[in-house]
Amino acid sequence: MSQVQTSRFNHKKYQSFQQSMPALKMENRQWPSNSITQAPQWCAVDLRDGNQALIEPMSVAQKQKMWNLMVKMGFKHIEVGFPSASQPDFDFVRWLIEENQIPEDVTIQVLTQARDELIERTYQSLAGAERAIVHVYNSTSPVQREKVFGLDKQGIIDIAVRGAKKVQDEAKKYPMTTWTFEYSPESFSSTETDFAIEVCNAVINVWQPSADNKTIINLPATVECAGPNVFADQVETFCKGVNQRENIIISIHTHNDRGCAVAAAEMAILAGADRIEGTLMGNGERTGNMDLITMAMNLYSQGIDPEIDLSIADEVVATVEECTQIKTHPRHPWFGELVYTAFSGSHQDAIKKCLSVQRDDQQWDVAYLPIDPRDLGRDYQSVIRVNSQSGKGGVAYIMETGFGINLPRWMQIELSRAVQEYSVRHSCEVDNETIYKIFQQQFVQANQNFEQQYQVLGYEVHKQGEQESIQASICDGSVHGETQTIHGQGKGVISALSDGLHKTLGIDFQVQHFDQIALSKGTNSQAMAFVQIKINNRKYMGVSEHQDIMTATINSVLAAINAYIDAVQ
Ligand SMILES: CC(=O)SCCNC(=O)CCNC(=O)[C@H](O)C(C)(C)COP(=O)(O)OP(=O)(O)OC[C@H]1O[C@@H](n2cnc3c(N)ncnc32)[C@H](O)[C@@H]1OP(=O)(O)O
Ligand SMILES: CC(C)C(=O)C(=O)O
Repeated sequence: MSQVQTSRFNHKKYQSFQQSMPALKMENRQWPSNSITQAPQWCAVDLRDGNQALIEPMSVAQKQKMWNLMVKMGFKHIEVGFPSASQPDFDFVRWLIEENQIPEDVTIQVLTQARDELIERTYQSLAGAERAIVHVYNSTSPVQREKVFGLDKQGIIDIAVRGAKKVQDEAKKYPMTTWTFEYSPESFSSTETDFAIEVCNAVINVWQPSADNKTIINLPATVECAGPNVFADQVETFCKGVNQRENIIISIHTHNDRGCAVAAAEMAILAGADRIEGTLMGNGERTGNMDLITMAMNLYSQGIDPEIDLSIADEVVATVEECTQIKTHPRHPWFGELVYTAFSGSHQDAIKKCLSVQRDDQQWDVAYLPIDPRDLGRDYQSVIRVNSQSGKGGVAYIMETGFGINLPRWMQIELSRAVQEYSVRHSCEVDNETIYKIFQQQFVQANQNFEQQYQVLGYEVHKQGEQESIQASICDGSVHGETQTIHGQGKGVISALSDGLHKTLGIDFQVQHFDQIALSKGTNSQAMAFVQIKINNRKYMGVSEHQDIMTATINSVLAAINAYIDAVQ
């Protein structure tokens, strides 16, 4: 009998979200037509959800460091732990309260399961706090009901209601504290939305929120099982169905299993949510929590005030890495080390052109750079980096911004070719100093130290109408530095020089390109001259740098001739 081979990678093992959960009937869906116009209330949960996902949870010292960063960034709600779960979490909450670490405009939040003894311990950790958010949760999805809790829907509602009552009763024991209650139907996005509404309404019925004392209902995508549009439908349906919507702050807590946590959170805002829970750089269970940095930067880049300080990007990255022991991907949205760096030629060319016309008083509009890297404390130096994928635009940008040398276009092409050859030969990125060195070695100094080399010692130029005449003393390295004097006339100095060199040295050449620039960088402002000549159908280049522009000009022509002599010898 033949056996059917089943692949280990068998998609039939899984069912679509629609098969497991009846699709919501959305008659008049609003969220696709909405737009985000302001920042949501943020709540950073690094010290709880982020922390519980670490191989080594944070020490109290690391928690203190993260706390300080989040306060500095301006977070007003910070979930600081699960104090009933472990002594370090408990101690950290005590440290915040006893050491007066909580600024007046910041409210701490703590998480607890809906279990009496855990709720009691939670309140003990908060004794003496001026204000706090007590966040209680229980799970509501079919798999949790049936397989984890072994309860029907009523059993789940009972846990939620008992927990809500306990939270309320314990709060009464600490009347000096201003309490806010938060409830999460854990696994909300995998729960039938009408049942999630039923559970939350039961909790709201216990807490009886008011305009002055709102309740936070937090809707988690505990595991992201469907697209962000499905989540937005669930949130919009929830917002329409929940009781006392006006007294409820709808909070969102997404995870990143399908890589869409930020998209889901953004769409949830479109669907009516007010508040977003997440972590810095997206640390958290499995693929992580919703990344607060990404979402806040998304707003910032659309001209919306994110209401948290994102300008200290490198400090955020360093602190998160230190406290979580997790490295930041260099291409992490917005804050990664390489996200404002272009290696490829056409990107570099476009960036260089846009930056050259971008003024500080204009709206930002630079190809390939969605924001100005300077906003995050980065500079333009790292925007363009050169390897074998790079072209003349990048090399020209580095020569201009790094060394004040504004290369003529034809020279950009020549230098870029030389740099690319170097990169291919060494299989490496070419840093700015090396690019400059290649330029110096291959074009400026290339023919300066050979014995056969010509160099100008002195000159006189006279102008009569259009005509110029030149007399120049030239040192001839090939005959032990013997001096030769050349005389020439022509339309312009180059032409006069060409005439003189032809008459004295017998060399005939046509000038293909000639450019001269003033150099602004360095101690002395110097001039640089670039020439490309053609002799017997071959091109030769000369570049010369000097205090005096005329000396630089004459020497550049001589350098090109030296290159010719070098090639034919
Ligand atoms: C999606 C989330 O991130 S939720 C937050 C998860 N974070 C954490 O769990 C981190 C901290 N947690 C812990 O350290 C531990 O779970 C503790 C200390 C809080 C509790 O530990 P334990 O008492 O040993 O129990 P454990 O966590 O295994 O709890 C499982 C029991 O609690 C019940 N339970 C789980 N969650 C809840 C809840 N939210 N409300 C009520 N009961 C719950 C389970 O049904 C189970 O009951 P059973 O013992 O009758 O089978
Ligand atoms: C407790 C809740 C908010 C949670 O962390 C989750 O569901 O992911």
